[in-house]
Amino acid sequence: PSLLHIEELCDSIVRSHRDTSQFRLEDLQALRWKLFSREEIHAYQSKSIDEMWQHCAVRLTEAVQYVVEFAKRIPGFRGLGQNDQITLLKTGSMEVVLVRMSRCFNTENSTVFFDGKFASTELFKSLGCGDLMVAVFDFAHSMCALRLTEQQMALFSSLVLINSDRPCLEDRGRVHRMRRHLEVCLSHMLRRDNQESLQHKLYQKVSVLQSLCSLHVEKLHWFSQRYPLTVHSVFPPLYKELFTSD
Ligand SMILES: CCS(=O)(=O)c1ccc(CC(=O)Nc2ccc(-c3ccc(CC(C)C)c(C#N)c3)c(C(F)(F)F)c2)cc1
Repeated sequence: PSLLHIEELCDSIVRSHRDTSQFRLEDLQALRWKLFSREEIHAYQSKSIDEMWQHCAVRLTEAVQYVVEFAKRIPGFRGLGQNDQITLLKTGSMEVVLVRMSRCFNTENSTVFFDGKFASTELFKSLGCGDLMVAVFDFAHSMCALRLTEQQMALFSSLVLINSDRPCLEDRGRVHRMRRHLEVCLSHMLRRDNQESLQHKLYQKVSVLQSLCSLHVEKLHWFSQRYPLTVHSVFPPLYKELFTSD
C-alpha cells in the first residue's frame, strides 16, 4: 500500500475512534474528582448480586455498542463476511472496551468513571468478582502508564479487533490482509511520534487483555448458573449474544 493510502487509513481509524468513544477525554477529565459519597457506595454494595450484575451488564453493553460502531467504520470490516464480523466482535469487543476504559481511569485514586461518577473497586463488591475487578483496574492502570494518545489508542483498538488468529474465521486471509495494513499504520504512526518502543509494549498488552476477557466470560458463566432467569430475561440481548455460548 502507498504511503498516502496508509496516511488515509490512519486518519479514518482515528476519526472513527473519536466519533464512537462515548465521552471526550476533556469531559472525563472535568469529571475526574466527582467521587461517589460513602452513602452512594453503600447503596451499590447493598444491591443484590443479580441486581448489580444486571446494572453492570447494561453499562458494559452500552460501551460495547460504541465499539461495534467503531468496528463497522474500520475500512474493510464491512467487506468481511457477516460470520467473520460477528466472530471478531464476539472475541474483540470486550477487549476494546477494556482498552478504552483506561481513558476514564484516575491513576491518583484508582477510580474509574461509572454511572456518572468515579468509583473504586469497593463499589463493585456485591458482584462477587473481586479478583476480576482488581484485574480490570490494574489493566486500566497499566494502560494509563503507556500514556497513549487518542490516535495511538485508535490504532491499537483496531488491531485488537482485526485479529486473524481468532478461532472459526471463514476468510482468515482477508482478515490477515486487513491486519497487515493496520500494523503498517501503527508502526508508521509510532515512528512519526518517535515512540517505536511502544510497539512491543502494546503487543504485550494483548495477552493480558485476552486473559481478562476469559475471566469475564468465566464469571458470567458462573453467575448464569446461579441466576439463569436474570441472565435469560433481563440481561441485554447483545451482552448475551457476545458473551454467552448459548
Ligand atoms: C469506554 C469509552 S469512554 O468514553 O472512555 C467511557 C464511557 C462510559 C464509561 C462509563 C462506564 O460504562 N463505566 C464502566 C462500565 C462497566 C464497568 C464494569 C463493571 C463490572 C464488570 C464486571 C463484570 C462481571 C460485569 C466489568 C468487567 N469486566 C466492567 C466499569 C468498570 F470496569 F470500571 F468497572 C466501568 C466510562 C468510560
